[in-house]
Amino acid sequence: MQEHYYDDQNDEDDRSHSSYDCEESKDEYDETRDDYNMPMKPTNGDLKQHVVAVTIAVIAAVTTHAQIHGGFESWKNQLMNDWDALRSSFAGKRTDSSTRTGVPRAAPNGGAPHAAPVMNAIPADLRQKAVQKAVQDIAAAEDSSLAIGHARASAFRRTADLKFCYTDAFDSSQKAKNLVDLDFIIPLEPSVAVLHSYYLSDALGLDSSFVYDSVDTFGSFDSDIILKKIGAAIEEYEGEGLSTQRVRLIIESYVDSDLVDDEHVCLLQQYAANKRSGRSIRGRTKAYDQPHLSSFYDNKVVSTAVSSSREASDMMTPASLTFTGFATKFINLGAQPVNLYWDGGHISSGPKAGQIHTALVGAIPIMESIGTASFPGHSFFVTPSYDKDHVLRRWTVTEDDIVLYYDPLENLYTENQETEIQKLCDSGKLNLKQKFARDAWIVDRSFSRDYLVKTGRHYLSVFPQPLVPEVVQEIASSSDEGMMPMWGADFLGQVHSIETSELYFTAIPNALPKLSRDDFLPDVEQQRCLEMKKYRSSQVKGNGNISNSTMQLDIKVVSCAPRVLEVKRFLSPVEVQHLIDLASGSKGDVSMQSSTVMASGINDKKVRSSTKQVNRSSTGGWIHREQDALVDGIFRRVADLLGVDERMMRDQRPAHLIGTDDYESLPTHDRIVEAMQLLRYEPGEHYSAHHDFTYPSVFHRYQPKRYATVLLYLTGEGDVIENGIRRSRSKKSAADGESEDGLAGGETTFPRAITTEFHDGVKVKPQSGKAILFYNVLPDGNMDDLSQHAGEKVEAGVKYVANIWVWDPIIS
Ligand SMILES: O=C(O)CCC(=O)C(=O)O
Ligand SMILES: [Fe+2]
Repeated sequence: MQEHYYDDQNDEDDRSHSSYDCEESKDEYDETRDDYNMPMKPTNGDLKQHVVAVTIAVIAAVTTHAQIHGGFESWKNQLMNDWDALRSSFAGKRTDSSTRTGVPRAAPNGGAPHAAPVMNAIPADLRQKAVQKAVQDIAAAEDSSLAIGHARASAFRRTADLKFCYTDAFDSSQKAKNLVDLDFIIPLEPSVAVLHSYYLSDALGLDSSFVYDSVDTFGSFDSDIILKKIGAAIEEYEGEGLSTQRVRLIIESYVDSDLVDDEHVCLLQQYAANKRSGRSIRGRTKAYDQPHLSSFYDNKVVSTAVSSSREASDMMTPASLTFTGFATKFINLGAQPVNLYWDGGHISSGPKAGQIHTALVGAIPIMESIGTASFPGHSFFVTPSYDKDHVLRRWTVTEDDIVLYYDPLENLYTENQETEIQKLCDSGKLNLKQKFARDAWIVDRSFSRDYLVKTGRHYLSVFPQPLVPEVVQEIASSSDEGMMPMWGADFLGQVHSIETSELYFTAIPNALPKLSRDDFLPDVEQQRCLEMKKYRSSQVKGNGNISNSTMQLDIKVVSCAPRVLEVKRFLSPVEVQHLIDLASGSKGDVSMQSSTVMASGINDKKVRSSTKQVNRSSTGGWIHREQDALVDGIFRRVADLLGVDERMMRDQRPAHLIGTDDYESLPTHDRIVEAMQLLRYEPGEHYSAHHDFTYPSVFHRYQPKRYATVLLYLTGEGDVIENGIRRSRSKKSAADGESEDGLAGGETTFPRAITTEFHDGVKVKPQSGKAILFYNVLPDGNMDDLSQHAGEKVEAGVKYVANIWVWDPIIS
């Protein structure tokens, strides 16, 4: 077993690292002090490196995160004061072996008899202030409502639902139904280092992957230091164990005490306890336990009563499905980028008969992943990106094996793998960040085994993920903190009702100018609402005089697994026509182009267009919320439908303002919605079964996902488009059996939906103004493989739909 983590520094660094806790001399302290005012650059001396790196980390953390400038001097002074205070306070104590101050004593094997001082890195009030200031800055001073997303992103904690203490069960904070305890066992190495970094990121509220990045940049501000400190403390207290208090104090030298998570402490305590024996780490989280099919048909079943009714319901069996596809995920654990190809077998006829048909799925960068929907028996292979003829690894996928790793070291024992990785790092073929990512995958892979055993599902996210709460009935109040909520789907036909103040547009406003950033300032917004009032109504065919200020929408469950809900009359005919006008170009700027699919990492038109023909043959265009007040109203209604705050759904960089003075370069990381994607299918066009989710980069702290899809149907079965105007099939012509060439086909199918009767899954018929909402993730943060869906072939007429994809916790 390796003694140290991430020892990718040169030997000299390494040596100084191991002596970190016990051998700093008085001189070094002084030197450090001198260096303190020097330019911020890591130096060779440990202590210096530590102090400087932590200082840089602290400052960079807050500046990166908060985008503030200034305040640096006061921080530096504060830190120096702390430093001085700590030095003097430890001066008399450090040789006193009877005093357990929480600071590890000198190691028995000699060296200067003093330990590294505890440094209170960021005083809580300062951090608080910095965050506030950042939020203010981002809000452009006068508009605090624009800042909400940022505050929410700051509150994000990837480690929120992990337990390592075992002191209490999870029950009190049950966030959604059908969650069960999942105990997992993961290898001590590298799990502790990886999870420790996640905890640090969360504690510091660092944006993006700062802690992971810092492994590269600052060398010492990573798991290494703390783990080594603990390692040294273990040596010192051999046999005595390492108290919670002591571990906590060690972490507190990096993170303000308020921010230290108890579970983080317990994780490191487990490390301390098990390091010698090499025993694994034990933890607990929550997993989604898909209720038994019978509960889908039992509208009396609520919540956890499911298990008690299980016996009686064992009779019910799911209809076997004709569709056999599933998601696949390919991970590149090697030190070079690879291309992933699908091997379509021999071409049976035509001029290319006998040749192997291959299609490029995408490029996989080092330590990244890509996915595609696949079928059993499909064959894939990877090659180096520069040599497509050199096959490195080949797989034939089955439903039992959908997460596939390309690991050139897979046949080596763990220790030998570590040696090889070390060599790759030493020779510059792998950087520390990539090494970290490899470790992150190893942890993920280990967790996913326990997840599979417990749930029967493959783990398609990257462990850990915070839980997704269920929508509470107060609109827009549930998403202020934590992950975005999901509607429950306890049984088929279950109805949730919401009140929304986003009434239907029943007439087109006289003027519909584009909205700019300032139009979202609260008073401007209020003014717009007032102006729009006369065009809106709580009834689809009403007029603006109707006095109701809200209207009710019923959200009906049409599939429990996957979770699909339907809202009839979500849009008014006027709204539908407005979107069609935008799509057909009669209102200008939405340019419709051939729809493409994600071909990860590939910027090759040929690949995209060939993929298009095979899988997705519609045309599409994007409509931004800032298009006009009507579209804005639709986005607000969608926010109410989802139970999230509409302010999270703004595109804070309206596309039409790019290049103008109004184009504010606000951070986009507080945004959760994409522009609306309008699709137009002509007869014969379709979209094959796919997932809307993609796999976020392993380096991304927030692990953003397209968690929900809202699909708006503009044309319905039988509808005709004449001169750009939608007309529903008249009752008369329908009764006469007259053919009007109206829309036929084009259902949205969920071919894997679990029911007792439908072998083809659940089909949703296009109906003008109807919306469906489905979730691409499960309450435990895993991707929902069952969310796979297709746009069936349009037989006749024109199908118009609009996709609204909503991300959690932020847009990528
Ligand atoms: O057209 C449909 O019914 C589905 C479209 C879809 O799934 C998509 O565009 O992602
Ligand atoms: Fe889709």
